[in-house]
Amino acid sequence: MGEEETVQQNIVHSGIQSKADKSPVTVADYGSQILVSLALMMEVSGPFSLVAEEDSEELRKDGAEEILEEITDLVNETLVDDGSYSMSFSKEGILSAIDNGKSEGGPTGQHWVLDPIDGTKGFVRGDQYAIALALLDEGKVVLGVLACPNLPLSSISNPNGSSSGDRIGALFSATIGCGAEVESLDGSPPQKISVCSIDNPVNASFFESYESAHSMHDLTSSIAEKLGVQAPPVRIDSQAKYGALARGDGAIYLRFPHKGYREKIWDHAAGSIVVTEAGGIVTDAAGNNLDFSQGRFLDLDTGIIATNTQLMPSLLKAVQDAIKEKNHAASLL
Ligand SMILES: Nc1ncnc2c1ncn2[C@@H]1O[C@H](COP(=O)(O)O)[C@@H](OP(=O)(O)O)[C@H]1O
Ligand SMILES: [Mg+2]
Ligand SMILES: [Mg+2]
Ligand SMILES: [Mg+2]
Repeated sequence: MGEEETVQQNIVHSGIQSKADKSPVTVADYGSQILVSLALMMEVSGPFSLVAEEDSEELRKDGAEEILEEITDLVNETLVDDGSYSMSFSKEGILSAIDNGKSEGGPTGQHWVLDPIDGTKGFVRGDQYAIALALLDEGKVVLGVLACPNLPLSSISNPNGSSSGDRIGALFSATIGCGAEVESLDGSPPQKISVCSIDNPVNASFFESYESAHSMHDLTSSIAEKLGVQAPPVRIDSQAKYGALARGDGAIYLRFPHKGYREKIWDHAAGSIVVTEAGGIVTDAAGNNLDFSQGRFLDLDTGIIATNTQLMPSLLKAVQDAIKEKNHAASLL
């Protein structure tokens, strides 16, 4: 069993903290960020720039000693088990390792983009989550890797469980201009993947967040109805949605955060290149490509949608009609 799965099963309340924006963060989020950035620093030559979700700020405050100790133990145990690095961290070393390479990204140069645990709420619930890593080069995503330890390797028939006999754990990867692939987490040969070729929305299904606080389920159901989608929504946490879409488990991805929320680049960089390299299209609600060159945030016309080339024109129209209708209804209140 992987270290992260062990942590997922053993996570206790003390290992889950609330961040300033009230979202949860766990020992696994911090631990994963340290381990992935450590591996990157060992491999990457030259300057190391990392735009990552977590930082050490909360852990430096009074009252965080216990969680800092848990993270230190977790990282050191993982390094011993793995055997690739002969090193161990002090608590101070852990704090500085979390901020390794800390950067704001931007339009020039190369920046790694990391979401060490994407879908923390899913992780804590025992459902889907992903470790998402991407590389920005001159403001464009050129590489993406998405590890989904709880996602069935071949396809999801039952989103939070497994179909009988299916292996669990999928690693998606994509390089600009070279397509997208999936392989098992224990190293089976990679298989090329592509988005589904459905062109009639009646046969399409759509992915959205499990958490209604992350995406407006009423708006997405109105979009689906306008399109003529018959199947109920497939609600799963994290960028596992992008991976599942990229290999054709479903046809459409919808994400409509509530007013005022600003999307972060690490929530979409890896997932979006996996989908586009699998032949799909990812845009905002106005049909614009996502712009990863503006720092930590994505500046966009609220909403992110993804599908294949055949369905995109009708999806975009349904999205715009549903938004217009919602705004009109709100103006009458
Ligand atoms: N109010 C909100 N609206 C939209 N997204 C939110 C949100 N609060 C948190 N998120 C983001 O939604 C991500 C999870 O998306 P999903 O619902 O698809 O699993 C979170 O990633 P983390 O779990 O990495 O913090 C977080 O960045
Ligand atoms: Mg988070
Ligand atoms: Mg995330
Ligand atoms: Mg995260």
